[in-house]
Amino acid sequence: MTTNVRRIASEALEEWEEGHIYAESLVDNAARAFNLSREDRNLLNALIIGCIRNKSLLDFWIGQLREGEIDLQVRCHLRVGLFQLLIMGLPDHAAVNETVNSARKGIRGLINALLRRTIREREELQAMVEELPLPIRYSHPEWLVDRWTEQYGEQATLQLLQWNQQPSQTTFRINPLKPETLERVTNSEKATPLADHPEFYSSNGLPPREWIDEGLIYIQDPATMHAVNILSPKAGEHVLDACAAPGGKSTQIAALMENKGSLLCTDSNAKRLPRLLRNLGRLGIEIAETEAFDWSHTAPEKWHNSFDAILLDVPCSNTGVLRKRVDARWRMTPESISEVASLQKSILGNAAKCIKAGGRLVYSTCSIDKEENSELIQNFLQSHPELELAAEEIIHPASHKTDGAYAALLVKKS
Ligand SMILES: C[S@@+](CC[C@H](N)C(=O)[O-])C[C@H]1O[C@@H](n2cnc3c(N)ncnc32)[C@H](O)[C@@H]1O
Repeated sequence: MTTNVRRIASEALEEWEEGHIYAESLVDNAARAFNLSREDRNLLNALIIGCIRNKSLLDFWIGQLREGEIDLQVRCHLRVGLFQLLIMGLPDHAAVNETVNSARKGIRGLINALLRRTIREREELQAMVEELPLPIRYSHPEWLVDRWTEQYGEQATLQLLQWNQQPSQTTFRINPLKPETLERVTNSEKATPLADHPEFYSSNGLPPREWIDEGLIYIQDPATMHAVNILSPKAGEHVLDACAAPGGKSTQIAALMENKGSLLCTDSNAKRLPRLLRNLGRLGIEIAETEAFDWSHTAPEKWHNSFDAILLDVPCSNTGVLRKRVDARWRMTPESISEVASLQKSILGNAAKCIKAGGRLVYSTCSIDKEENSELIQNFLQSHPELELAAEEIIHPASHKTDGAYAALLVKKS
């Protein structure tokens, strides 16, 4: 029996609605379970990610095509069908036939009728989009659009919404700790250097597996580098990466330290440590140790006043990376942002005690929300006169054409 990728996509979307699994995991799990070819996997990925990214718009169109209640199973098939016909631009024949055949017999007639009507009314349906309110047109929750408009204004919000709707490209950083990287990667046609981001490259699709396995590269966005550059770790220093897993920034820190000195990598989630260790090993990092530690608790005495430099890449709402994490916009709430901000504040308070006199700490997030960034830092500094804000950087994704990020450099007075 041939694999029907549309059926797998519709079933995955139904499962996604239960709210317990990330879109990327759905793609990975299905690709493994059905032993999908690279081509089928790419199509499945495009369908699942695209339907979640455009959920409100697809549901608006479904509402135009059929009044009244539609059960979740039918809705997921329709989302997959309409995404192909109205956004992805796949040939009508393949999109309709494969999508109709992917449904169980009892609902095929309805899906067939609505997809054929979509083809007949395609121009009208597409023309309606320009008049739609932003949260539907760009498929973001209304409260989030309002929040960004308040924080950044209408123009920046519009640019951000448009940016988040574009599929992202794969980017990676080359590992300067492996001498063979220069010849193997930077001279290869499979790697295109990113302007303005030394050491970062893009590839058409996934880069060669062996580059990853041999630690020549690490898949990450150039925005991740700002926090580490501001921290500016030096060879021979004693450095802490407090929220380290899976280790992307630890590998950047170790590279800037030229693999000299010591780097303690902690994370509260012990289950994430083996992957962190594998990544450090793969990239040839010899100065790092890992340990499970929850920074919402007071740090052990031995770490107090002991680090030259600390990176706090705290858990966050992910509002700066919604283009890549398509689930996040649908799962976050204003309350969840406040909750994570309160965790961030407690992590910062405990880690700040571990900076040496004259030492430094960079607090960083991949959020662009003020509650988790500048407001939190300003509030924190009011009750911590021993610390000074030495630099602050916010990366807005649409204007920088990278992920979003925030970093604040705090220095402890000597
Ligand atoms: C943004 S991720 C870090 C990404 C990492 N710095 C990198 O570049 O690959 C945040 C990490 O913080 C960890 N974390 C969450 N709460 C924590 C806590 N209370 N103490 C320490 N780590 C925590 C999470 O398990 C997660 O691995």
